[in-house]
Amino acid sequence: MMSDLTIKRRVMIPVRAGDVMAEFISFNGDDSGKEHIGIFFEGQNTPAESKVPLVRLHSECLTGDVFGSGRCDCGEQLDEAIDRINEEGGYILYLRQEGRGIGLYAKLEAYALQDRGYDTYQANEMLHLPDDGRDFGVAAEMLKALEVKEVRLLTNNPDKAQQLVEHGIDVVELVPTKVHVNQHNRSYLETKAKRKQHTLKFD
Ligand SMILES: Nc1nc2c(ncn2[C@@H]2O[C@H](COP(=O)(O)OP(=O)(O)OP(=O)(O)O)[C@@H](O)[C@H]2O)c(=O)[nH]1
Ligand SMILES: [Zn+2]
Repeated sequence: MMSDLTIKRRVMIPVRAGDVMAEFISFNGDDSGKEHIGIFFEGQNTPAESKVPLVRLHSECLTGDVFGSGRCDCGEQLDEAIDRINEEGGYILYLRQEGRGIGLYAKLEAYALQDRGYDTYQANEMLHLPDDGRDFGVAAEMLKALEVKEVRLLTNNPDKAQQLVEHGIDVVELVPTKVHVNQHNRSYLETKAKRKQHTLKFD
């Protein structure tokens, strides 16, 4: 069980080779030891305090976020989120939930099964793991620690909004991300739309 989170430390880091100023925020009180991180972008035009922040809950994806894997859309979504949130002001909550919560090694096992024809959710189930093991309650607790009660949520995943609302955060607008489709990730994205009602519009 998680106690209330409080802010531990806020540190400025110039990211994108110094083009973007981002404030990285650590927290006290999450006894999972996951080290989820908040990242605040002030916004280029209107002062961030004067409007509802644009927020992205981004689940860790080492292969996509760091190496630009074409098997998913995570790296491109993270880039898009940095662009848009740096422009408009808000937060990325970078959640250490690799592989929708199953971890990196298990995700590689799931990829090996997908290479044999199973879809992204079936592969998790074949490993006796939840098809989506993520709990976004911790993101709601992070927002409360940041004194953010209302958000505009950058996502195509309705479950993220629903879980935030259940944990007392007011999602005033759902802002869809672009659909970053390529020859490798098309069926992965189509499966998310079909099985989990992600709002993805394909060409
Ligand atoms: N188990 C598993 N996880 C995957 C696979 N492909 C990507 N992932 C993970 O899925 C997660 C995607 O996270 P997000 O982009 O934050 O979330 P989302 O549910 O796609 O929703 P959006 O907000 O619309 O992007 C990351 O943790 C990835 O590591 C896969 O084939 N199997
Ligand atoms: Zn990914």
